[in-house]
Amino acid sequence: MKIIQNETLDQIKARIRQQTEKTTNPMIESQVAAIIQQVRELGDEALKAYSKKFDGVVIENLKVSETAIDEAFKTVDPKVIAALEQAAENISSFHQLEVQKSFEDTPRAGVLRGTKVTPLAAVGLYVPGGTAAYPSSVLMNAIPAKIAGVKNIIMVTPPQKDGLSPTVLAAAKIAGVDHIYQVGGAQAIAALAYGTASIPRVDKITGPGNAYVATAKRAVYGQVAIDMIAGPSEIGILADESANAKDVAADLLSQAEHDKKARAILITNSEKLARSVSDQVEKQLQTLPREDIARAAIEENGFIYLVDTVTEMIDLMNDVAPEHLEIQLKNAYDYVDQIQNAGSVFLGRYASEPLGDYLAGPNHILPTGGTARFSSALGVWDFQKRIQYLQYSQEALADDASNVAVLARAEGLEAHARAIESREN
Ligand SMILES: NC(=O)c1ccc[n+]([C@@H]2O[C@H](COP(=O)([O-])OP(=O)(O)OC[C@H]3O[C@@H](n4cnc5c(N)ncnc54)[C@H](O)[C@@H]3O)[C@@H](O)[C@H]2O)c1
Ligand SMILES: N[C@H](CO)Cc1c[nH]c[nH+]1
Ligand SMILES: [Zn+2]
Repeated sequence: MKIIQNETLDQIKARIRQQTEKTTNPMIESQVAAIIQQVRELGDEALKAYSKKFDGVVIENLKVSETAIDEAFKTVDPKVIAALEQAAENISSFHQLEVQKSFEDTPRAGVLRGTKVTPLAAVGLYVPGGTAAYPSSVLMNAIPAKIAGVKNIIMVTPPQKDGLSPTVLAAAKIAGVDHIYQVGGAQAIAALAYGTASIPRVDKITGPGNAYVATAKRAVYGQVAIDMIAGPSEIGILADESANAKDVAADLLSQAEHDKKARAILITNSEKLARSVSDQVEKQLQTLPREDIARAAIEENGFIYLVDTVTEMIDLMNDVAPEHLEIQLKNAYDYVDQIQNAGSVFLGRYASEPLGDYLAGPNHILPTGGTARFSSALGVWDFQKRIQYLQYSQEALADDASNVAVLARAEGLEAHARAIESREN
């Protein structure tokens, strides 16, 4: 892994920003724009053509039948079902805490103000499936939607040569997904945004995916809501001489193995740790089944930054704004308040990142590419919206009417003032 030292903080920040900007790629953007256009024009026909082209699968029925889902469930190892159920329980108990409540307020006699929280009517969940199957992403997407009370939960996932992963289908059954369609990539996002003969248009699209999926979500935003840009996985680790190099390397590789475009960054003030982690990464890479993917990610986007102080380490990491941040410093918890930008934070040696990927309860659908500066983890709030309402009595309006009219006329909006004054007679 490349070790960068003897650079100023500003030089390192410039380097990091340049790498983040690489995640938006004009070539992918134009390819995705063409795919979206074709899906809008040709609907299901385009979805099937792209599935053949990109996934190598000829599809007859985009929709997966209830029978196929039930049959798949029966074939999954009971140990895997039990683990999925435990994960579902933890994810549910954590996400129950996120439910936003309606409220009403009576600031004075005759005035009622309120906010009604309602679930979105229809949502589209993207579950990735290009180089790995992601039953865990089914749970992370669907459980918050279910808790929010969404009535129509639609899931899309790329078709597979040997049929969809039974574990993915089992997870969808456990989480209560309503309809599943086998289609992936930018074409699936276009179908959810605009609708086709088979796939209904939804109100919001959530879920992670590769650069094509992330770029497509960005492109359809406005036609439909999206949760965030949740692209290729990332891990940033802050570690000092107290950290264990073998653990740090293992955690960097846990995210590198997702995608050749994944990012793995260590920031440390210990030269000894930097060198040991670099050696460990090379050693551990050699025995990984997905070595080719993880190696490409480490070669392209794997960096160890060596700086002088913990304050500088934290400052730099806030600039990286990684999807996952591990703090492997002495007394890790003490640093939480200094973290401004990160999707999800893992504290101390024993909170290894894959705990969050699968089982602990917090969501693993997280902002990437520096977007943790302004986005947060997927949650129940993503599946709820708020409607405000207001009621006034005649007396309450009489008290406020003159000030409303004054403000309306100050904005040059006479019709507004007259609407208020119309009630005076
Ligand atoms: N940020 C998060 O919260 C989070 C969570 C889980 C996974 N992930 C990321 O999700 C991604 C999963 O990626 P994946 O590839 O396995 O599955 P994917 O489902 O995201 O992508 C597969 C689809 O990409 C499309 N595609 C592939 N090559 C293409 C090309 N050349 N042109 C046009 N379209 C093409 C195909 O339609 C294919 O079906 C990884 O990057 C992983 O890191 C992120
Ligand atoms: N680390 C991924 C989010 O970037 C989530 C995941 C699913 N399965 C394994 N990992
Ligand atoms: Zn992961």
